[in-house]
Amino acid sequence: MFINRLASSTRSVLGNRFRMASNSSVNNVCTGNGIINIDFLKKYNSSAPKYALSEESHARVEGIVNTINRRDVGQTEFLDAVHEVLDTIIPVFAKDPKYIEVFERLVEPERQIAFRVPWVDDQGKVQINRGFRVQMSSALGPYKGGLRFHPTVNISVVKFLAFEQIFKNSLTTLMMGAGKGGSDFDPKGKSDNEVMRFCQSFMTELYKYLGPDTDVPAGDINVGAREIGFLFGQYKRLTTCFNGVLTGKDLNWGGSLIRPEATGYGCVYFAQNYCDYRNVSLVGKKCIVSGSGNVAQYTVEKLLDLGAIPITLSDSDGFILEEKGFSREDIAFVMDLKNHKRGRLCEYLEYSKTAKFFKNEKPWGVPADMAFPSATQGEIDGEDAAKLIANGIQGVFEGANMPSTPEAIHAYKVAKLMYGPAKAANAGGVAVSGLEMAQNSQRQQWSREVVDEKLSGIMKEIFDMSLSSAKEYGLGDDVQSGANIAGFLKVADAMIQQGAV
Ligand SMILES: NC(=O)C1=CN([C@@H]2O[C@H](COP(=O)(O)OP(=O)(O)OC[C@H]3O[C@@H](n4cnc5c(N)ncnc54)[C@H](OP(=O)(O)O)[C@@H]3O)[C@@H](O)[C@H]2O)C=CC1
Ligand SMILES: O=C(O)CCC(=O)C(=O)O
Repeated sequence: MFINRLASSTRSVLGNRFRMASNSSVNNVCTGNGIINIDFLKKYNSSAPKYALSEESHARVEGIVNTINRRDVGQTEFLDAVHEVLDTIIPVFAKDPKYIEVFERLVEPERQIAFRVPWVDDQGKVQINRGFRVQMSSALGPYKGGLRFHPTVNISVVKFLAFEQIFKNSLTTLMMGAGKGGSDFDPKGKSDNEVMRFCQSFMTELYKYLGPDTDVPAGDINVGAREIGFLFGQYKRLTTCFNGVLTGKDLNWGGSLIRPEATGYGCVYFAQNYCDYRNVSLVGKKCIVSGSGNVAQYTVEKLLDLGAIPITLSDSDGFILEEKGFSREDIAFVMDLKNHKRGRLCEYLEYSKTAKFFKNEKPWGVPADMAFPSATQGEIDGEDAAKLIANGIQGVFEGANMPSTPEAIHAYKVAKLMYGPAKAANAGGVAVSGLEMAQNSQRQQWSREVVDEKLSGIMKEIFDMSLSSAKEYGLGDDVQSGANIAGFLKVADAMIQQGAV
């Protein structure tokens, strides 16, 4: 297989880059000194000569890589995300070198905003956080992508997420550009009033850059219905405009049915399409799900609808194993615990007599048929992937953004697993955000059935497009490469048509 993710010479570099944070095996933000190693190009010369670059193209790609490594030094997550895409779209450059220049533009955000977020805590003390919005690409429409509030948020994390959004939003078939934002604010342990004051301060700076035809944020980690409400209230107060400037709104004031469910449902729809293609049934399949937030909850719900058996959930303290499989009542308990009581997952043990909790552990060693990583980036490394494969896993479908390290992806490919990469498999969330924007423009609200049918149609289209692009480039059923190629070509052609902007 010519898409051999990592030339051996790069493996040692990457191995160092994915050390886990100490103490908690679940608190797995990538660390290290990221660098894109140009050696990955060599594999094309040896195993796929038809995609070997000409000397001139090779020099240009090397030049781009050197510039990114120099300009974005230390931005590990961003460099990883660029590397992952670059590694899979070389065949496009080999076929038509005009796309190399477009890629060079695409890795430089159109605009990056960083700002101070002062807010007053319940003790009357002023707290300072840092806010970000990276407006990555407007080639296909207004900037679109979520906001993340988490202590690990920095420019590298926001840029990697904004970069992923380019390809993902392109795949949805809707007219959306790409952006992402957030703050290192940690809502854990904060009162509702503190969260409100933080959101108001955050929006007081950010609103200048937003608009329903300019930039439309939504939720991501730790930004859900509560935060979107506070952010929208402040936007309205500052602008006197009631419009679709945010998605993920409450149903009573412009939200879309199925938006909360969309990422999890969409990921399972994607898995179902892949299973159909491989003639595999999801019925009775044991599924490991990580995370216990928005994406994880609705992944479990849809797995139950389709007759699968979800057996794990996790948070940053560890994972729960419910050997018999979660029932609908069990998941209703988890939703109430996480979304309303804002509790910790280990409290599930007070409810279930059968569950076990594994403190500071990840669920990837549990024997199962399918895995749905739905917590955060870098949560499955090479060792985790080896455990999954040794236990006979058949498919990995990414609800989270970039949850698998390059070593893990390489292992999936060698084992010929069904691999649903994040940009394709979790695109259902932003797709229904796009549908929310359409409903807002029409001043209408569509029924649950209409939105769900559109979501499932979009997920099928994403799978079909990814597969057909892979086949067109002679990559078999390498859906990861196919998704990157299809997502890239649509944006790249738009950029060429719109001139050097
Ligand atoms: N919401 C959406 O529509 C979309 C989300 N995604 C991606 O899905 C993933 C989950 O997002 P979402 O469900 O919305 O977020 P939530 O905040 O609702 O839930 C996040 C879950 O992941 C866990 N988690 C977060 N950070 C870490 C960490 N460093 N280590 C271990 N566990 C962690 C949280 O545990 P704890 O409570 O302990 O922090 C929590 O269980 C993210 O990668 C996000 O970018 C992708 C597409 C759309
Ligand atoms: O719904 C949106 O606009 C963004 C969702 C998101 O942040 C993501 O796809 O990662």
